[in-house]
Amino acid sequence: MSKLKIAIQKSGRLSEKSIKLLEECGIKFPNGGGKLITEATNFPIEILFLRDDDIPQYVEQQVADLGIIGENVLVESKKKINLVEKLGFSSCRLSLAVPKETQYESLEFFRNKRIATSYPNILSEYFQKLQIEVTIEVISGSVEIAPGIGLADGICDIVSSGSTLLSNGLKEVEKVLDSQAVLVANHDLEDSKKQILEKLLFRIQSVRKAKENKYILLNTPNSKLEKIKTILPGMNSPTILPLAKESWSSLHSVIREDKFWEVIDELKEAGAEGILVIPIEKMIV
Ligand SMILES: Nc1ncnc2c1ncn2[C@@H]1O[C@H](COP(=O)(O)OP(=O)(O)OP(=O)(O)O)[C@@H](O)[C@H]1O
Ligand SMILES: O=P(O)(O)OC[C@H]1O[C@H](OP(=O)(O)OP(=O)(O)O)[C@H](O)[C@@H]1O
Ligand SMILES: [Mg+2]
Repeated sequence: MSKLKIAIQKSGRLSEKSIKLLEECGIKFPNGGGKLITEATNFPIEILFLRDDDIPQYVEQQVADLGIIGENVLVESKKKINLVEKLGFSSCRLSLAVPKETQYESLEFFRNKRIATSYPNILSEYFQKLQIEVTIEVISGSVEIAPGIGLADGICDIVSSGSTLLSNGLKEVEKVLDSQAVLVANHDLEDSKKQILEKLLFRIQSVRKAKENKYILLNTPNSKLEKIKTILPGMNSPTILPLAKESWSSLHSVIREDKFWEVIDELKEAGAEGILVIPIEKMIV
């Protein structure tokens, strides 16, 4: 039986979360001892540990069938591979930044300026569209140092909290690209591999849905049930169980985590008591 080969980052920002995602999908594999390839014991998959920048090329060449990379690396690579699923972790943005004392008004600032980046393809396309001529200085890391050492007038690099920019005396002035970890695949997977990918995707989506939702339990007088049901639209309809306390019920439902804080006050006002919110491990819908 064929196995699906998935390439993940060996060490770096994506490694731990990529491994965790596979584990949450119930996939067991030996990991450690510096091995760069390992086989899952309970799922037809092999895991390759690589530098993230190399993954698009390997997926295009079918050295690996799948990969987990940042969208920024996918776009920069210009490889012909499919974006199969956004994974919702390692969110960041690719932004332009300049020394904090710079008077910055618009993108015109960058005309004929030097910009240091590890993302020359994304950046040159960005400025080409704007018809602004710039000089791109390609460096592979520690980009934030470039203006300070006289290498460039500005930079284009990954920003998340903004603390690296701040500690290097820079300010973010334009966002070029939003990014998060994505699952990518070769264009031309054979049918047996497509079937394994479908199974893996189903598991990934169940894990993600579970994270986005919470199980909620609350007690309410029966007279308030209808009102509370309208505040809390469940997956289908909520489960309602009678309580030992007369004319009271316990209501169980599923709620999106981001909606929960919006409705909590409404629930209390409507008469809900003893509200419990519990994480869901897997969610199959
Ligand atoms: N500060 C951050 N917050 C969130 N996500 C980030 C951050 N920095 C980078 N990322 C994301 O994680 C990916 C990997 O980042 P990392 O810094 O580990 O890459 P790298 O140094 O190129 O690693 P490698 O040694 O494998 O080439 C980036 O391409 C980006 O998508
Ligand atoms: O906005 P912040 O939260 O400060 O994050 C941004 C920094 O994170 C990344 O580097 P990383 O720390 O991964 O080191 P690297 O340059 O060695 O990849 C990125 O290249 C930025 O420098
Ligand atoms: Mg890299």
